[in-house]
Amino acid sequence: MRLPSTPSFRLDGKRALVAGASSGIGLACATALAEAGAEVTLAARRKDALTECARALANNGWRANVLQLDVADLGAVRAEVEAAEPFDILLNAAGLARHSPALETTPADFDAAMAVNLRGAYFLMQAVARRLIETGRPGSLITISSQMGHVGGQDRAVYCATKHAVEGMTKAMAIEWGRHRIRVNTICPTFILTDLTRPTFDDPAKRSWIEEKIKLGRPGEVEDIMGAAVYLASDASAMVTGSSLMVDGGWTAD
Ligand SMILES: NC(=O)C1=CN([C@@H]2O[C@H](COP(=O)(O)OP(=O)(O)OC[C@H]3O[C@@H](n4cnc5c(N)ncnc54)[C@H](OP(=O)(O)O)[C@@H]3O)[C@@H](O)[C@H]2O)C=CC1
Ligand SMILES: O=C(CO)[C@@H](O)[C@H](O)[C@@H](O)C(=O)O
Repeated sequence: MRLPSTPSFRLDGKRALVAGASSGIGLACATALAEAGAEVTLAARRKDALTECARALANNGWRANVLQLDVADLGAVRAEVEAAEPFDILLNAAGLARHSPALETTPADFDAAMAVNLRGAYFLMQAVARRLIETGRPGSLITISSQMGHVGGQDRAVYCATKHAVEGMTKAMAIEWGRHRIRVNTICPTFILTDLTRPTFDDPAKRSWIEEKIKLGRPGEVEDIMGAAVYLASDASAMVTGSSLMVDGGWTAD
């Protein structure tokens, strides 16, 4: 009897662009993709931080390059992606969060969140997908969205708007690019301990709220996202597109 063979989680020979790789979830995902065999290009604005991250990956024998890039700068996004060899994998973790009650949101804060979380995510995917389609290669595009792309959050109307929009565009792009063998998915984390969430976790009331809402009873850590990144990047998820992979400890289960 011939048993089915488990599809590979390995990424040998693949090139991955990881945006927002200078810290937090992006760095964790870049590490996971590199450990799985991909050559990773670490992109973000802070070049020194990226260089340090790339050195740490190289010290483990993994392949990493650095690309200083502001994802809100569409000209730069297009130029850099067009100039590079096509990326088989895009993992976009570039993001920001400036929270305020909806009655107090300023246009500047609204525009800043849209420029990075939404517009940046959109045009990065467009640029990477164009190169893949030009060269006839399959690909996997992954955005770090959020559980807040599926539910609301107190004082987080703008952030929720960007993440709900990311969920919508992911589905639409999956429909358009499936015939080119390009898969488009999101990972939707719960609250993960990073620089972004430090102010939230430093507030005891908010920390209690988080621990109560997460059914598994603990905040997330960046390591919790790494398996999801490798799964969605690899052939293990070959039939998965237009999906949101909830890594939320059960936050959205009720
Ligand atoms: N932490 C959490 O609880 C959760 C986070 N998320 C999402 O995960 C993503 C990563 O967040 P997290 O790791 O927590 O936060 P961090 O602040 O640690 O990481 C944010 C990353 O985005 C990069 N970045 C920000 N602005 C830009 C820009 N204009 N161009 C390029 N890179 C940029 C930063 O690098 P640099 O400053 O060098 O440019 C950094 O690498 C975000 O999209 C966030 O919304 C989702 C759910 C939960
Ligand atoms: O998406 C998130 C949690 O699901 C986080 O990024 C938070 O919203 C974060 O921005 C915070 O509130 O501290």
